[in-house]
Amino acid sequence: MGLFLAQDITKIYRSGNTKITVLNNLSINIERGEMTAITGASGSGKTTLLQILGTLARPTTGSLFFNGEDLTRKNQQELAEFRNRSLGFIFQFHHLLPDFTALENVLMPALIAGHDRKEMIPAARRLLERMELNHRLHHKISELSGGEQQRTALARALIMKPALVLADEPTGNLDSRSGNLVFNLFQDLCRERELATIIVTHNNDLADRMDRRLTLKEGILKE
Ligand SMILES: Nc1ncnc2c1ncn2[C@@H]1O[C@H](COP(=O)(O)OP(=O)(O)OP(=O)(O)O)[C@@H](O)[C@H]1O
Repeated sequence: MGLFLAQDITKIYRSGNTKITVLNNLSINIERGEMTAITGASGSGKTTLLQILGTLARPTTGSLFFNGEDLTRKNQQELAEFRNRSLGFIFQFHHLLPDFTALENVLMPALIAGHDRKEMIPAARRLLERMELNHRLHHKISELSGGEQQRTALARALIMKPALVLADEPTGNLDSRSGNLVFNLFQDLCRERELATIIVTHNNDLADRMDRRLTLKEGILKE
């Protein structure tokens, strides 16, 4: 078993009398430091899968193991703590707080976990500097460009030193130059820290640069 294992995951949505099987006995094993891209047609279930892998939604059946620990046995409170400690999220709906500065946004997960603000500031600064945002530490999110916001979101996802980062179109609304910059910075950090990532993307160039590329089709993942 690797760092993270999702085993025999099924997800069935019920709407009225009809059932939609979106995930159908899907399994995926992620090793430490491994970078995986997941592609798939619109409606194939990528968002559903990412939410289940991130423990934000429960599968209809199946199990999730992180470092050998069964996540399906945890209650909501324990899962929230697990996510804060071990996972990083770069999701479109995980919004940055627009009225707070880049530095404050990056500090947020650490403050939620009960860390001392003063002690965490150097790590937050270092991450933002790595993201080439030294000159924007004290700017409000609302004053940053799309690419700068995205890099802030990356820094925020990494502040707790998670073992696994889940990303949904991390360069989705950026032009290709800015998207490449964001992705390069992210990939360098992942390699350095042996950080595993699962990225859902429609971007073939990006998917090809990952260690492994999977396609979600008919409820299962194919190499
Ligand atoms: N809460 C829900 N109730 C019922 N059906 C749902 C629900 N959420 C998603 N679905 C259906 O499940 C399927 C997969 O949706 P999902 O959003 O996971 O796909 P996706 O691959 O992320 O699509 P896209 O690339 O268009 O964002 C779709 O057919 C969708 O209509």
